[in-house]
Amino acid sequence: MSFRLTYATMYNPPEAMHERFEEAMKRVEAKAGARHPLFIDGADCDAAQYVERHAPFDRTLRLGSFALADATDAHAAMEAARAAYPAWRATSVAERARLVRRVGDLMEERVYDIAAALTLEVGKNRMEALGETQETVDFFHHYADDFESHAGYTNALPDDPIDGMASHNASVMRPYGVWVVIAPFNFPLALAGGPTAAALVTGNTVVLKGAGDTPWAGRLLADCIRDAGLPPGVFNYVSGAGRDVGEALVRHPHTAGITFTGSVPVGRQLMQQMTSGTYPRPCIAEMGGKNPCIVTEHADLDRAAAGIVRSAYGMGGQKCSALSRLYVHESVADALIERMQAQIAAIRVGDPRRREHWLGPVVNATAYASYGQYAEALRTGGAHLLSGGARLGEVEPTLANGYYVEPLLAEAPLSHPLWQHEMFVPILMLHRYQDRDEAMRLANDSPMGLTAGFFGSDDEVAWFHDHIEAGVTYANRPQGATTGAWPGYQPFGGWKGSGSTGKAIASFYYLAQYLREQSRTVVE
Ligand SMILES: NC(=O)c1ccc[n+]([C@@H]2O[C@H](COP(=O)([O-])OP(=O)(O)OC[C@H]3O[C@@H](n4cnc5c(N)ncnc54)[C@H](O)[C@@H]3O)[C@@H](O)[C@H]2O)c1
Ligand SMILES: N[C@@H](CCC=O)C(=O)O
Repeated sequence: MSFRLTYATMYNPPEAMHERFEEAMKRVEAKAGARHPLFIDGADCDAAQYVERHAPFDRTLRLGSFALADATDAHAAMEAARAAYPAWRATSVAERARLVRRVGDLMEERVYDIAAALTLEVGKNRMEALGETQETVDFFHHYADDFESHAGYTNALPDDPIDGMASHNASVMRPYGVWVVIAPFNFPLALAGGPTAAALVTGNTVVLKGAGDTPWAGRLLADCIRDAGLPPGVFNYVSGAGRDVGEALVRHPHTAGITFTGSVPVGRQLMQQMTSGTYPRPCIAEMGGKNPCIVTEHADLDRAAAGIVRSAYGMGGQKCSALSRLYVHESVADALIERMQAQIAAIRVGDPRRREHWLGPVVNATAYASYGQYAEALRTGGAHLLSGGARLGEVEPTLANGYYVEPLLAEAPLSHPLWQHEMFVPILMLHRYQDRDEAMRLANDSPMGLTAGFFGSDDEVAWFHDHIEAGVTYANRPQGATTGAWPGYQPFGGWKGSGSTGKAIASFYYLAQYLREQSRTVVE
């Protein structure tokens, strides 16, 4: 297949991709109900407790029985990772890169089956699920290539200018030790696999914790790592609640560094924990978004409507990059709204296993309840609901078993508190502006700064780039106004409260964060 899948190309895949996904779905569903243990020190590891999990699109569909790790399991995983660290650190860069690439190769061979499992577990549609799996493959390849291209970040420096003695200098980057990776539910494979690949190739060993709603994805990643032949203990997988196993990992004395991807409150808490203690330890925290898009009177409105609808409602708004605030010039607002309403009406919501359903459910009962509360808060807070607002499980009997909701578009007063709150469900708020500097001020009026979109004339793009406070920006992009970054094409990281480092995922500067510099001077 010459087609290359990315989030920007997933809207028109070849027929063969659908056929292979459907075959894989049959295979994976036939195995649903299995028991999924933890993976510690190169072996399956039972936990004291297991939890039964069901599909978010059909609560009667049992996915399997998944191990719930506790503090004892967390400790076992940390011990295994600590014991494996000296030999892994001493393994050559070429061998580490070979093994990391091999994980990507194996995952690519399994891309359809893993994507089918993601659809079942998270409720994302097939193209989102295939996209996430292929993105994870690309992370493994990208970081292996990147680390080798930097020659492991070892740099010879000039000898000191001393007469009568040779004083040789070098800068060497060395791993930290045991790296804890904590992943969110919405990209449970890519945002587990990406940081894992980075930590491993740079010579750290890893303990991964998956999110409570998505233990299957992490286990599928663990299978690829096991089958690629990484030595026991180099990678370990536990899943369970943040408050139990997550905190046990963060507090553990062997924890040398963390990559956390998730919400702002949890990320801020972990950053504080990592700076306290005997000495500060690195914490890469990729956090939430409240992402804006500005549409000027010069925009191509068809393009804008396509990009806005994709980014506001794709995956039910459950992307950190999702568009949630729209600022439209008053002279084109009605025309844009009309186009968006037509596109929203065409969205088919339902069982995400089926090709015709672009939108599946939200992830769980909490998100489903939150959607209802936000819709009500918009209604009572003076907003005008232009599309959507219903929980479909309550009004459509065929959808009663899933957490299905309508894409919601609301024109809301600027005083409404939801302009400042990451909702993580398919809700987009709209405001008509008169002056583009006012629109920019509003777009930047958020403590977060992850992604931002713009639709306007070519002449206005430089103004947008100069003023917008966001780490990932898109201008005039119908494939997604604020979503859809891909490793090697769009480095992905937040400004302000959205990210702790100012360095983006899969950027030129990413891997160096998993290393600490040692300056070496040797006098002959
Ligand atoms: N910036 C990014 O790249 C990015 C990407 C994806 C998701 N996100 C953000 O993630 C959030 C959605 O994901 P979520 O609901 O899974 O987030 P969350 O913060 O609830 O949980 C994220 C992870 O942290 C764990 N956790 C929770 N409390 C913990 C604690 N006290 N100690 C240790 N671990 C703990 C959870 O179990 C989970 O594995 C949104 O805010 C979204 O914007 C950000
Ligand atoms: N990388 C994804 C978002 C990941 C966060 O949830 C995007 O660019 O849309």
